[in-house]
Amino acid sequence: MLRSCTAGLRSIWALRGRREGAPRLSMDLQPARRLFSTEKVIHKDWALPNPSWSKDLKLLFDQFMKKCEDGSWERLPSYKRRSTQESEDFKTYFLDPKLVEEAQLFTRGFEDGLGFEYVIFKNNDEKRTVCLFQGGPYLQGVPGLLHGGAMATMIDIALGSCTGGAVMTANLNINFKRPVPLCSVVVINSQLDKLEGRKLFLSCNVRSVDEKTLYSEATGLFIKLDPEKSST
Ligand SMILES: CCCCC/C=C\C/C=C\C/C=C\C/C=C\CCCC(=O)SCCNC(=O)CCNC(=O)[C@H](O)C(C)(C)COP(=O)(O)OP(=O)(O)OC[C@H]1O[C@@H](n2cnc3c(N)ncnc32)[C@H](O)[C@@H]1OP(=O)(O)O
Repeated sequence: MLRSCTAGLRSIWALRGRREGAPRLSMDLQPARRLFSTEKVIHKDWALPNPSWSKDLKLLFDQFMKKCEDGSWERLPSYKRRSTQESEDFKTYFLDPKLVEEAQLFTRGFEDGLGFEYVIFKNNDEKRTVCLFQGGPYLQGVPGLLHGGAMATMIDIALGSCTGGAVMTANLNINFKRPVPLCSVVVINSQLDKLEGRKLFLSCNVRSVDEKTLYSEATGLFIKLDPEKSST
């Protein structure tokens, strides 16, 4: 399975004009500083197909884009930094608004295909989201498998995408049922189960594309930030 991951990366590198017969993957990884994109790509929408996306991911993406045509679903754009209302909401809770302006989402800090490749679709009426996620070779834990912490990160983001506004994760409970092969595509189905004052209770499951494998189940508690309280 790691071989297919490596093959995928080779084709990305080939597209970028890297020479054939490049050193083996483990020897060819770029220094960490090279992984972080420069200022000029900060406003790029990262939730769109790129050459690292597998056939499965592209296929599912196309299916969900079709569902968006009647307005029942929407694709959530994804930026490293936000200049949207969400950022404005967060600024209220931080003593130093610069912290929010300069904040960069770490899941978007990798070059295409190496880290978190994902797109989230939201159904507002049904208060649920579907996150399509392909974890790249830099997210490896046990050899050949996705690190559980990377899965937890995506679960956190997927659950958070069901909330809206300025919230923080207060509790995340994950049952890892089956290991996720590195570079495979998983589907995270999340929903808002209950809203109680400032508390949002959410749950999700993580499945394979063919839905036969249940990789994880999780619940989360998110708290709407209180404008009277400051987080820093
Ligand atoms: C954080 C990002 C900032 C920068 C963002 C930049 C740009 C923004 C743009 C876009 C944002 C989009 C996406 C964001 C990206 C990724 C998501 C990352 C999510 C995270 O990675 S986030 C980090 C991990 N997260 C924390 O670092 C939280 C630490 N924590 C706290 O900051 C406080 O703890 C807080 C705020 C959660 C609550 O504090 P608080 O003072 O407002 O509220 P309070 O304590 O009064 O609780 C109110 C009611 O919730 C109940 N309650 C609270 N906690 C509970 C628990 N654990 N279990 C059961 N019940 C709980 C109480 O029992 C009470 O219940 P009741 O009302 O019934 O009495």
